[in-house]
Order: sequence, then structure tokens, then C-alpha cells
Amino acid sequence: MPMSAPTHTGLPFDDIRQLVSTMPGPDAAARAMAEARQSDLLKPPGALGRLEEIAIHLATWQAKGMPTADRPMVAVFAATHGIAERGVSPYPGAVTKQMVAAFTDGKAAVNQICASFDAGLRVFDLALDLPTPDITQDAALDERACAATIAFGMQAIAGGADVLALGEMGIGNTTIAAALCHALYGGTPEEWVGAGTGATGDILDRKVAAVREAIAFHGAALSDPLEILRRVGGREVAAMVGAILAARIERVPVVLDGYVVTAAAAVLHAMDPSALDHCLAGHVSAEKAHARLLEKLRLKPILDLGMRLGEGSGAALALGVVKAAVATHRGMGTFSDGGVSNKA
Ligand SMILES: O=C(O)c1ccc[n+]([C@@H]2O[C@H](COP(=O)([O-])O)[C@@H](O)[C@H]2O)c1
Ligand SMILES: Cc1cc2nc[nH]c2cc1C
Repeated sequence: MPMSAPTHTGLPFDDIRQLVSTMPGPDAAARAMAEARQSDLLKPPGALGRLEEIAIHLATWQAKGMPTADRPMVAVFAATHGIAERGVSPYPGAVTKQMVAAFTDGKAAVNQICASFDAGLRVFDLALDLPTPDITQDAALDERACAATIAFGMQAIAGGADVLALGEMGIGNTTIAAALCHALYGGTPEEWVGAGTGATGDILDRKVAAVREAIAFHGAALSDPLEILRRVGGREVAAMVGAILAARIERVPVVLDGYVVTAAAAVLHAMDPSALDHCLAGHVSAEKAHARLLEKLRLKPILDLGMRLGEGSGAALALGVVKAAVATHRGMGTFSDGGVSNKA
């Protein structure tokens, strides 16, 4: 069902709603060109499986007859959460800032995965010394700050990436992701809460309780996706909403990471079910509810390696597959070139 253009009341979220309602669609000519080339490549049709779909996906959303993956970029958004003070993670909130330093020093897993595929890495530090309020007591952000953070996230594509992989860092943010999913999809808190960095026992119980309390506290206000984002989300989640949206507008396909990145994507999907059509799910994380969330979004993960790190690691690894999909699409010979017989 096409969405009618929202009326503008001058509130910051109206600008975001306006952008969502005017997103470009798929490029049919580029898709047709890519499909025609795929069927001419030196292989039985379909023999490269998902690689074929991925190459066509890139062509379609880059609006290029020949897709590229020469300038892949991983953007990692880092933020701090008041909820972390409630003991919902085995790690202290201070680890977020320390890991940002590790990203800068090249010492994190994502640095090495990016280096493996010649992918760029940009880290966006979102007011780390100013945790957002505990979502069981208050909204994480007011409307103006949330809209400004979405706008900030739009910078992720500045610099001319041709594929954007998203990642995040934020102790406590698997609780935030669970609250977002519970608010968006209902069910029980238990269905959306998982181990995160390794929560068990009392820590896991506190996560479930925190999600239940947050949803009860915000109550009926959780009926609009952007309200859900600002009330039970966080800065990295809001910034990733902006990054996904800007990428769509600038025709940059997106590779999603794990549960937290996908929860950000889910906010846009709730605004418009076609809003993630330019996105690929890089992997399915070992975080229990990620598979459930991907099903809600009808996204099929590229990889399933039992990873549950976050920081864009699964998305960065999937860039290797994306690059191979583009390399085969661009570089293989064709039946039309002659030399190899096609089907009789
Ligand atoms: O995205 C995922 O699937 C994922 C699963 C487990 C852990 N994480 C990462 O771990 C951190 C949040 O975990 P926690 O236990 O502090 O809520 C945050 O930095 C995420 O990047 C991320
Ligand atoms: C060490 C560590 C690294 C991470 N990377 C992403 N989330 C993380 C959480 C922890 C605890």
C-alpha cells in the first residue's frame, strides 16, 4: 500500500518522515541489465546461488548496470546507555569508550576483518561521556536530539562508499535492542532478550525485567516507530536509522550486522515496509532473537557463523562475499563471447 506524504507540522520528526516517504525505489533498467548479464555468464543458470542475487541486488540499488564493490565502508556507531548501570551486562559501561580506542588503534576484530577485504572503517563516537537516561525511568532522547542524531548518522556515507556495512558498540545495547523489538512487535520480553556479551542468571533476569519495565513505563506512547526509537532506543540506534536512510537516498546498498543494527533497521521497516529493500543481512548473530527479527523483516542472512560480537564484524565479513559476488558478475566471461557452448 503506498504511503501518503505526511503533513508537516514543523516538528523535527516530520523531516525524517518526509525523507522516508520520498525514498527512491529500485532501478528497473539496472536490474534488467544485471539479470541479462547473469544469464550470459559462463555457468549454468543459478549455479552461483546467492552470489547471483547479491550482484543483482547491488546493481539494482546502486542504479548501475555493472555493480561495484571497490569502496566498501564499515561505519561503527558507539554510544553509552544509562540502562547499563542496572547490571544488564556482564561488562561495565566504561568498556564502550575503551573499545572505541581499540578501534582507533586497530586492535579490534572489526579492524582485522576490514583489512582482510580492503574495507574502510569509520567510527562515530556519539557523546560517550553523556549516557542516555535509563529507559525504565525516562525517554532516551527528546524529539529534537533524536532527529539530530538521525541526521548525524547520515554522514556515514560521506566520502563516496559504494557499499555500506553498519556496526555498533554500546555496553547495554542488546537490552535496548530487545526493548525496541518488544515495542515494535509485542510478544514477551523473554522472546526478545538474549545473552548479549554473555549474560546469564541474575544479569539475564535483570535484562528481562528492564525491558518489561521500560515498555510499561512508556506505555501507549510506543505506538509510533520514531517515538519508540527516541523513548527506548539510544544514540547509536538513531544514527544507524539515519545511515540506512541516507544510503537509500544516495543509492548505496547496505549490509546489516547483528541484533542491534537490525533493531535499528526495524524502526525504518515499521515506518515503511519497503524501507529496507536496499539492505542485505550480513549474518545471523548467535544472539537468540536475531533470527526471529530477521524473519519479521523477511531478510535472509548471508552468513551464519555463530558470531555475537557486534561492532560490525558480521557485516564486514559478509563484505567479502559481496565483493566476490561483484567480481564474478563483472569479471567472468560470457556465452555470447563464444568459445563455450550453451544449452542445446
Ligand atoms: O548485534 C549483536 O548480535 C550482538 C550480540 C551480542 C553482543 N553484541 C555487542 O555487545 C555489546 C552489547 O552487549 P550487552 O551484553 O552489553 O548488552 C554491544 O557492544 C554490541 O556490539 C552485539
Ligand atoms: C570486549 C568487547 C568488545 C566488543 N565489541 C563489540 N561489543 C563488545 C563488547 C565487549 C565487552
